[in-house]
Amino acid sequence: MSSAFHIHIGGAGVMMGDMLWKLYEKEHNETTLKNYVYQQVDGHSHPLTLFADLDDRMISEVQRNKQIQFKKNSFLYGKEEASNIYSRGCYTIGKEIIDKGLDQIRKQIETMDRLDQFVITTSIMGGTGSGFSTLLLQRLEVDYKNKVKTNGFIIFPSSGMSNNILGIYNAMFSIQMTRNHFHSITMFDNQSMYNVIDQQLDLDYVDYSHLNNLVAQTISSYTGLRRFNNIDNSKFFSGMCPYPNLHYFVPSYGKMTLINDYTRKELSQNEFIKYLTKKEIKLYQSPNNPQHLSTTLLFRQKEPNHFYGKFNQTLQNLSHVYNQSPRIFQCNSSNYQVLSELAQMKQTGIFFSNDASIISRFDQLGRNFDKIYAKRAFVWAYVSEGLEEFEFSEGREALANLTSEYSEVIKEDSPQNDLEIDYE
Ligand SMILES: Nc1nc2c(ncn2[C@@H]2O[C@H](COP(=O)(O)OP(=O)(O)OP(=O)(O)O)[C@@H](O)[C@H]2O)c(=O)[nH]1
Repeated sequence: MSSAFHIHIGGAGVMMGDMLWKLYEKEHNETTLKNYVYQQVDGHSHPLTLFADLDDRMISEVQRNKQIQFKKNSFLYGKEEASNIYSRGCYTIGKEIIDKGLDQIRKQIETMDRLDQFVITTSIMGGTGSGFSTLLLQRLEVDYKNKVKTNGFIIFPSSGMSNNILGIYNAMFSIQMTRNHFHSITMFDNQSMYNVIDQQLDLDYVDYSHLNNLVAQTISSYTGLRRFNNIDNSKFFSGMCPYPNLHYFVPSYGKMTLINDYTRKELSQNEFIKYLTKKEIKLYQSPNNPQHLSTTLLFRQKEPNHFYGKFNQTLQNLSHVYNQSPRIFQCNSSNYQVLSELAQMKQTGIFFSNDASIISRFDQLGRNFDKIYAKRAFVWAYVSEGLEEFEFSEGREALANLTSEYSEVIKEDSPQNDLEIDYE
């Protein structure tokens, strides 16, 4: 039987991983296919995972949880954080622990019959999430190229962060990694997730745990196809990629309800699908209307419903660049919640879209980068940590190529859907 290996990188990546494994632990007894994410030894389940950070602060949080039987070699950390600098994560501090990390991964993979995918969580605004992820993925590619899919669940910069100089540089340097070393990227941004939570739930405060819960639920439903239904999900994302480089997906997740919301009711199938496909609940929002290259609806409910979503008018009416219909998958398991204030719903769903309208967000990142790089702000901080100056223009070019690939596709195949880019 094949298994997946999860890697959680940098402070945000580690905390998303923490939430995910807490969720897996709740779901653990409901699945017979535990080996997909756990190694079983003498009746105990040990997560197949690596939490990697350049310092130990977030990792100690994860280790505090004694209910999950993590193995020692599931934790990799150094002594010093990347201080928000990509090149510290990639070229200097990160280099000190990379071999150890690869060894820890290899040893765990050796316990599997077959590895079918890496599932990676990180945020590309931090020095570790951008730099160390790049280094690790480059090295993993040497050993596992073409044999294993690499699927990322990644926090991108929020649309309003034009004055976070280092975050913008880090994200820019990471674009090449997301293009070259991943088969799929499911994109989130903190501001969009915050908006969605704020709209759906009447909470007194929202913190990272609420955002990380959204990411964890998304990953859990996706791997749930394999863990609960034994569906080979290795083609789940590749089936959404008409072009190999355009492998960026925007998810929407719902519905969430507070445990003390006594007025809550389950939505009808029709209402539920309408809700999930609304632009406002996307977890990575762009100002333009969606330009779906492809879409997939992943529905989660314990009892199978073979007619779910079929012939639904809302789905039929979604406009796709390639006149394709959305694919529909079902994950048959209960909808557990880690956060005590959230109610366990009978049904939840995730709507994934390969949405070309994200180019306006890429474009915005490029403009923010151009503004600060023109003044050469903090260039010294990167160069003094081993980055060559040409990498600034190389990173910018990778982003420009990506946006132009998206606009070419829309122009060529859908003249009626010419994309409007908001140039401020
Ligand atoms: N969704 C989410 N975002 C987070 C979390 N923690 C931090 N972030 C965001 O992610 C960005 C990067 O922070 P970290 O992940 O802590 O940074 P890092 O990758 O560890 O890099 P260094 O701190 O430079 O070593 C921050 O700017 C925050 O906006 C989290 O738990 N969840």
